[in-house]
Amino acid sequence: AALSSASGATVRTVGITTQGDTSNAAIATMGNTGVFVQAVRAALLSGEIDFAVHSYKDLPTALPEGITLAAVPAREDPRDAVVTADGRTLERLPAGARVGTGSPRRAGQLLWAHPGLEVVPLRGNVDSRIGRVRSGQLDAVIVAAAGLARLDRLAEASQLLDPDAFVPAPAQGALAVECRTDDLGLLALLGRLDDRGTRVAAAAERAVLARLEAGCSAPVGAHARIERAGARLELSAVITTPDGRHRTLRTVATPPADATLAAHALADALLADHNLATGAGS
Ligand SMILES: NCc1[nH]cc(CCC(=O)O)c1CC(=O)O
Repeated sequence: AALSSASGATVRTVGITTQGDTSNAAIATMGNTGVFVQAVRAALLSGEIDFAVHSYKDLPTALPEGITLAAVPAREDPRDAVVTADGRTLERLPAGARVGTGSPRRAGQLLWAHPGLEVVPLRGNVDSRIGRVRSGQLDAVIVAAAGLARLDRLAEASQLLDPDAFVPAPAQGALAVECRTDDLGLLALLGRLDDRGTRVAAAAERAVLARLEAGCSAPVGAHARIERAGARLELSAVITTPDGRHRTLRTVATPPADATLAAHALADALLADHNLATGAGS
């Protein structure tokens, strides 16, 4: 819709089913290969589609050959959301309450803050995950607020978690619009959808992730915000153990032009702290 109104172009949507949609395996066991992304990129490279819209957080950090990130539109709410049956917050759930999430990042941060809760592995789309709460099988689920908002169901959130305390996935709530690198006309057109602040923030968050992927398989969160009319970027990142016994969190402020360097330095310091706290080798 944004492209049609910006350019007058006619846009036809082509739905593509990906491995992430059809597999029941836990995402965390499927590797960082882009299970929601690969089939869509294949359709882009084969010419079946001309551009692709992904959830940015689903993209692997490795760059694909022949495909360019054409736009990062203005971000939806980046926070994680809690859905409970009766609107209770996490703080009010009793010990032993069952909280559904398939994300090691969410599980680790949840158990760190609320060690008495029980994490129940969970997969599926937002509708089916919330359904497990409505049916009484689970006391709560944690999902991306953006997922709720895109279904017009943000009102069903019982709680939106403070991103400084419960750090979202890198680029959560942002979209990544990709097209073929040689499609210069379309690249220029899609560029009109780009939101500079979102692009810079999401890139900084993903720079933390890319840097840590080399030395660390632990769950990672990263969240950036642009302040002072674009003059300052504040970046937080977290590593936990999956059982939530350890959590390491660091924050840095930097001019946006130096965001990548600052993100890498933050990642290195975070990993050193985390290894010290857990007794892991470097
Ligand atoms: N894990 C899959 C996934 N990829 C993007 C979103 C939500 C939308 C977004 O973050 O942009 C979700 C669902 C979720 O995390 O609850």
